[in-house]
Amino acid sequence: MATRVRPSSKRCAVIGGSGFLGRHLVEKLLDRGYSVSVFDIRQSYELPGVTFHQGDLCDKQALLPALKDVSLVFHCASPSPASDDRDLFERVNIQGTQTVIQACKEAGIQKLVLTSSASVVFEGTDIKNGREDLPYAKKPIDYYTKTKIEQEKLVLKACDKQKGFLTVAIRPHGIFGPRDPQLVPILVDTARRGKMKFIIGDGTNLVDFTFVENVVHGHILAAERLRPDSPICGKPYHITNDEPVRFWDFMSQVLVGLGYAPPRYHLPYALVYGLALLLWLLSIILRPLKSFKPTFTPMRVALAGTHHYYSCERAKEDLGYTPVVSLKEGIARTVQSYPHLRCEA
Ligand SMILES: NC(=O)C1=CN([C@@H]2O[C@H](COP(=O)(O)OP(=O)(O)OC[C@H]3O[C@@H](n4cnc5c(N)ncnc54)[C@H](OP(=O)(O)O)[C@@H]3O)[C@@H](O)[C@H]2O)C=CC1
Ligand SMILES: CC(C)=CCC[C@@H](C)[C@H]1CC[C@H]2C3=C(CC[C@]12C)[C@@]1(C)CCC(=O)C[C@@H]1CC3
Repeated sequence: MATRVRPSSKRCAVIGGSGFLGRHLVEKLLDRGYSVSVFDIRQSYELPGVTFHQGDLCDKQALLPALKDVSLVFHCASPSPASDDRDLFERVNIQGTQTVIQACKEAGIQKLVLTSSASVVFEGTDIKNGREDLPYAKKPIDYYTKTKIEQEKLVLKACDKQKGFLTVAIRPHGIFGPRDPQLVPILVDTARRGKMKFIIGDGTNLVDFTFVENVVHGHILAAERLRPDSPICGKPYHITNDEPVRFWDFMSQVLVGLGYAPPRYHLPYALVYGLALLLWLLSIILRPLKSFKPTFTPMRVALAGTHHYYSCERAKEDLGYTPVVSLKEGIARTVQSYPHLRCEA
């Protein structure tokens, strides 16, 4: 008679484990003695203790083998927020997440930890010390945000203590660190093209940027505290560096650290936002003739010109969370990790 292997609490799966956050999470899980099954649409590395399963998370049959003998699943896969492909976001973040939940239930998974985003409450206007009880954005700023909202709702609603399927959502904001394919590379590319000379607005707006290891720490605390009797079941948690910083000071520190000049000249927020909106509309109208992607999208301008920082008191109280790497140290480690992006002049 075939014996069914009991899932080990030290065996977990990371969906999206080839990505920026996913790989940092996998590395920390290995350090903590977990063995990890990675499921991703691409394989970007090899590591002892990791088994890779390549596939699309919308395909339940492809997903199931990655969840075999696993008790804990982290779901941190998403299309890039830089995309404006509505169908892709809906397919992966909404239908795909439904598939992940179904596959978890079929595979007898006990815990599902979702990487959501603090942006699920952001509508392009100031948020100061926002708590988790803020309502979801009624007018989400882009398809990424719209589908992250639906994704979070699905995962939190699926939490079922009676059936032994527990879920929690982590809402990070502005993740940065070594190997980030977005924030630093886009910033440097913009600077190299001579477009990083301007500060949008008066430059005093405060924002959370979160070092990737703090985000990983929040995920692991949530996973380990997720039990039927814990208050965290079915709830979202902000995870930040807990050090809101002026958006333009953060950008300047990274730029200067890499040898580029910081932005100096101020432009009115409403003007830049209006221009970004116009360019975005033009890019849609002209798409059949010529494809171009504006650097300053309405989303990026809103993120660069408004306050948006979040309280992580709930994570401190319920998860025992405190950041493990300060902003200063995080910036220093990030700058050091990009020798190839340094200014050569
Ligand atoms: N970066 C940030 O500042 C923030 C990120 N988040 C969230 O954190 C999570 C991780 O983000 P991050 O690490 O930055 O992103 P990455 O793009 O680096 O990682 C996501 C991974 O998921 C993969 N993936 C995409 N679609 C599928 C699919 N259909 N099936 C299987 N795998 C897929 C991606 O592959 P490929 O690269 O080929 O698409 C990639 O390897 C996301 O959920 C994001 O929404 C939340 C707040 C802030
Ligand atoms: C103005 C300009 C061109 C700045 C360059 C940096 C930007 C690319 C980043 C600044 C804030 C970042 C951010 C995200 C992506 C990269 C930035 C726009 C997210 C949209 C990533 C996904 C999320 O869930 C929220 C993030 C907010 C901050």
